[in-house]
Amino acid sequence: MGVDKLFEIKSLSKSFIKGKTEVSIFSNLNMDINQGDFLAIMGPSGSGKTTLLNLIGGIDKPTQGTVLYRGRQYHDTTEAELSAWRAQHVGFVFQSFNLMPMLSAAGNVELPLLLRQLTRSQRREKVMAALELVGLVDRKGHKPNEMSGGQNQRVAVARAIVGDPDILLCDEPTGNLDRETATQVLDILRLLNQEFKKTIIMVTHDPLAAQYAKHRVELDKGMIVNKEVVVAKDAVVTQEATAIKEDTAGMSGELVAEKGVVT
Ligand SMILES: Nc1ncnc2c1ncn2[C@@H]1O[C@H](COP(=O)(O)OP(=O)(O)OP(=O)(O)O)[C@@H](O)[C@H]1O
Repeated sequence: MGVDKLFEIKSLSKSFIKGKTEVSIFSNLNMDINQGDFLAIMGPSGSGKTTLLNLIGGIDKPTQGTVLYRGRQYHDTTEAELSAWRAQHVGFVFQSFNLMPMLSAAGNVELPLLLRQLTRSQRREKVMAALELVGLVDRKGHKPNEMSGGQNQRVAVARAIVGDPDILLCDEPTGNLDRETATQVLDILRLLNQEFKKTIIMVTHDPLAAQYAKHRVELDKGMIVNKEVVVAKDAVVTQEATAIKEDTAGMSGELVAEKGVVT
């Protein structure tokens, strides 16, 4: 089966200037991310995970090297074009939810739609569909301080998907949640990946979250030190899946995991 490369990260270098010194975060990083993947980026604190996510999401620009989206260089444009690309293709989910405290759940989910040419009723329809997907229609009028952490993160997921992006970038989405609510959020991410075909790239320290991914990469000191295909705990592993697991070098294998069965 053919595999579509969504992102190609080529010879990527990123450094920051601190005082008079240039601090290198990565140098010469190479990686492909396939359409439909659920990728977990792991590694110690300070290894550059969030920086990599921000580069992929067009929040930050490479110092050197390129990131291609469907074969196209997208960083080398104006801020306005980059921001239009982000609005169309990317939804972000953060550890600390980043909801507007004075707005209701529905008001928060509606925010990305305000930049689009939609009528009020079209916006409302999309907001309700997104809230329904995360199971929070009955909380639509609640403000963030009237909801639990898990509910707030589900609102944040609804806000990330309301514009129907093809990519979800999640930075420690379960970092502020207990096991039970983390599982609810991760189940929604899995549904978005498997049923709605969203490509998900998730930075995480959480071993539970990493189990939901199809692939894991581990960063350390600006380098990819490990790549693996995740085989679900209760999966039936066929020879093909085992072969893919062994072929971790190029992240080129495609693994279709549905309902915990790897085929
Ligand atoms: N804007 C910036 N200016 C200067 N240094 C930065 C900037 N952003 C990140 N860094 C530095 O880059 C390094 C990598 O940061 P990053 O947040 O990507 O790491 P991380 O792996 O996500 O860490 P954590 O797991 O703690 O969130 C850190 O040493 C950080 O201090």
